[in-house]
Amino acid sequence: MRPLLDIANLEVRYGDALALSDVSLSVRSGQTVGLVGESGSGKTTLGKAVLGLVPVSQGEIRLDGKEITDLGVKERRALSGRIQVVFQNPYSSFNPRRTIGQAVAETLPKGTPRDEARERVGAMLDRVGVDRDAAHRYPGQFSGGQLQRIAIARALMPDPRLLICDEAVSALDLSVQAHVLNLLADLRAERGLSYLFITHDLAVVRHLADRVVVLRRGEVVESGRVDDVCETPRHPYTRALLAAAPVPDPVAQARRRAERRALA
Ligand SMILES: Nc1ncnc2c1ncn2[C@@H]1O[C@H](COP(=O)(O)OP(=O)(O)OP(=O)(O)O)[C@@H](O)[C@H]1O
Repeated sequence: MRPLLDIANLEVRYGDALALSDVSLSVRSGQTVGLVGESGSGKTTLGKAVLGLVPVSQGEIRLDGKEITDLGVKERRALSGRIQVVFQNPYSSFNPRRTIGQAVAETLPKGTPRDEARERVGAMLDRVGVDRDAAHRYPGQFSGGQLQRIAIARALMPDPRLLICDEAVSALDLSVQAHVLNLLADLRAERGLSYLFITHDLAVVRHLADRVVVLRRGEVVESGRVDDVCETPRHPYTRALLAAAPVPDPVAQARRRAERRALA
């Protein structure tokens, strides 16, 4: 089966500095691939290259078999229905002066009738567990966790195939993180979505991803099924990452906390 996203021998430079070198990875339909590495390893740069936000100096990016490496602005816009992104800081990814309703409707096709837009925004807010009334309020009136749910709603409006989550739960408290991860897992099952899940946190990857790609200084040092890589890491860098993040699965941890509360 042809991968949904196929990245081959990617190289990205910032001036003379090599940010990504010979990076290859693929994401199949319905699959979640975790991209992990320390700060500065090139994770965000890879996400940006897929979104066309940084120029690629070598290599290819294909979506559904079609090369998208050097698309023009117009073709890129047409693609936005198929790839969407959720960033780490929801407060900076919303315009504080636009209502949540306006923000979520932003990704709907132009010319969508008003009533239909209102209904679709409401239904999507319902789906991510946010009250429909939120549509009339402003980003500053929400907690980080609620706003991240709203960011997910906005990203899902055009019914994308691939969602790039760039440290999407990293800024949230552990228990909120667990709820958002569960929501993402449910949405994937419902919609057959694929995720490229960018994070420094192996515990998060372990919970959600099928495969993991470990990036170090712009190069892939290890990749494979998430259980294999976490249980028998081959590369010393992966072992160091695992040793530095002995944090248990955030979802399991939240469940245990709830059980303790119920017993208390
Ligand atoms: N706009 C830019 N101009 C110059 N260098 C950049 C730019 N953006 C990133 N870099 C450099 O490219 C390398 C990879 O950065 P990138 O942000 O992709 O890493 P990252 O793994 O996502 O790190 P973090 O988790 O801290 O965001 C780093 O050395 C960084 O300093």
